[in-house]
Amino acid sequence: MADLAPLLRAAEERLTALGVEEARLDLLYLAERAFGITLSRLRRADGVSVPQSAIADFQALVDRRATREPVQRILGDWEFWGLTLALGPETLIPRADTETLVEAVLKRRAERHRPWRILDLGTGTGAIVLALLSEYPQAFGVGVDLSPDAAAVALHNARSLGLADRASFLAGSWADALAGPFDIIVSNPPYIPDADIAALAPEVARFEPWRALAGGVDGLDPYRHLAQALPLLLSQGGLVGFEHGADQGPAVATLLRAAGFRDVVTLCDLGGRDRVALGTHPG
Ligand SMILES: C[S@@+](CC[C@H](N)C(=O)[O-])C[C@H]1O[C@@H](n2cnc3c(N)ncnc32)[C@H](O)[C@@H]1O
Repeated sequence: MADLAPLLRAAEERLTALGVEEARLDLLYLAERAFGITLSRLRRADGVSVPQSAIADFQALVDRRATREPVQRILGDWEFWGLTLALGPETLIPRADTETLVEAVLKRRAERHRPWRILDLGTGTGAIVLALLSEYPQAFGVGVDLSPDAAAVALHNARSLGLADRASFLAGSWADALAGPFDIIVSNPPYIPDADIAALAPEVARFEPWRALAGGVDGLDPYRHLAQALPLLLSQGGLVGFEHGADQGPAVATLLRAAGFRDVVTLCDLGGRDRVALGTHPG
């Protein structure tokens, strides 16, 4: 057996020197995986001993983090809305900010037992639609992604969460293959201006799929397309909810209003930044 505290200290110094932010927390997640010790026990690392045989596994995970691979990708799964979601090379890591969109939809459509028909465009891991299905027990959800591999990961997640009998996932471009009507349409499309991607943190620029990030010259291409396409797919009074970048609130709201959406509002994430646009369509 070996003392964990000095191992963690050395790894933290190494990762911090390489520019990794919050290295300590990442290391606790990696240690939890390598040593099978709970996070709460690891937070008080003094006095924790670990088997010599697992130290090489831990160091291998730290080596991966040292290349700036995100801890979520190293672990292979991540939590969103209390649900554990598997990740794949083609899926974005689900972000806590995206829970703002889930929360906003739940507030606007508070009847939990209605058989809502939900569409999630650019579904990735299925995070948004699966979170909504977990809250609406009678709802049915469709998730679409341009990446067939992402759609397969989302289906896998639906199965492991016991939601697959109310969810369907397909590969395609936005809603081009769909007719509707849907009561709720959500999307967290790619919204980073193409030219800005290279300057993002290496965890994002090098390890997130390009097609999950790149939103065209100004980052707004997907909203332009979706604002035009979605009115035809929504039921009367149907709700649309978009996640967007912190500086895109006014532009996305303007696109929605121009496409005939009403009651358009912009909502902030937990950091107080514009993050979500909601609107309804008269049909
Ligand atoms: C920002 S990620 C969001 C993933 C997931 N919804 C989430 O919130 O974690 C955007 C997703 O849109 C998908 N995507 C990009 N272009 C698309 C298109 N034309 N049609 C459908 N999906 C697209 C990407 O593959 C990616 O999974």
